[in-house]
Amino acid sequence: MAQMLASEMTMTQSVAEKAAKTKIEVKNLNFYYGESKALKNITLSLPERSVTAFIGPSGCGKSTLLRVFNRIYELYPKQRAEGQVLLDGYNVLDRSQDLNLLRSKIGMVFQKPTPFPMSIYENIAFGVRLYENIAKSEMDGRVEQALRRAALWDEVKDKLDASGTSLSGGQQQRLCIARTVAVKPEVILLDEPASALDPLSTAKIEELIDELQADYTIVIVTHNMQQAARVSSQTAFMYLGELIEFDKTEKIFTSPGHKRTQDYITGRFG
Ligand SMILES: Nc1ncnc2c1ncn2[C@@H]1O[C@H](COP(=O)(O)OP(=O)(O)OP(=O)(O)O)[C@@H](O)[C@H]1O
Repeated sequence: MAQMLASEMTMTQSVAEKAAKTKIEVKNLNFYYGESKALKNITLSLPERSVTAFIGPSGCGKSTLLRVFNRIYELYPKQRAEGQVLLDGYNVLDRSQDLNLLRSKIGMVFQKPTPFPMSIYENIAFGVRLYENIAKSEMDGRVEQALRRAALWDEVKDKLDASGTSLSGGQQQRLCIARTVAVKPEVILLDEPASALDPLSTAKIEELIDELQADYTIVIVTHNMQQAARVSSQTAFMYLGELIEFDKTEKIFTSPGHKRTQDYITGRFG
């Protein structure tokens, strides 16, 4: 009996440790668009397998911070980051980082659904083929699994050959989430994923986010404070390129430590 209790305690301990493990650690991060500094000395740690929300008024740097994590900003000239972004302890800003590998580990879903102009099936298979060479039967399984994970399978299973662009906006966004999940990332970045959707589709995306956090570390940028409060465990409040406050979501929304956070969440500015 005593032995069982001891092993149970170890299990509980390891569950707690797992929950608290840092997945992404940002250290002294600065970001520039040409001469203009958009992120000022950001430091924060994102725990594994949970949802972190970035909130703050328009132009405060939420999307910029998100775009540093998978170095997508490098697709554009004159944008650069300084500092460290450690993914499992390894600095993704390091020159030696393999960008294909990084982007397979850190997937991204944008505000506007962006299905490829190809079939629903191919929307998912295309991304998988960039990273893996698998047989058709295995690919069929992967496509089904990803669509199920994104709560879209039942709606599209009889029309996998139809164009991805023929789906509704909400379905297209779930297709984009399926496409991201299919390459088996570790982190999913969501840049205002529901802002272009109706309330019902938004609720579906939020449900999905809630389910996905069991397997993935999720970071969401949102203007919608109710959404941040509903879906996230940690919230970062940013203002003019600075991280003003980062804490448990409940704390940020019930007793923030800074006046500016308080003013923002109570709608005094934004
Ligand atoms: N491509 C760009 N070139 C130059 N400056 C940019 C560019 N993109 C963003 N910025 C600037 O960087 C700052 C942060 O922008 P960012 O888009 O990260 O803010 P945000 O908090 O995500 O805003 P929003 O909520 O409106 O999307 C802003 O001052 C913005 O004008």
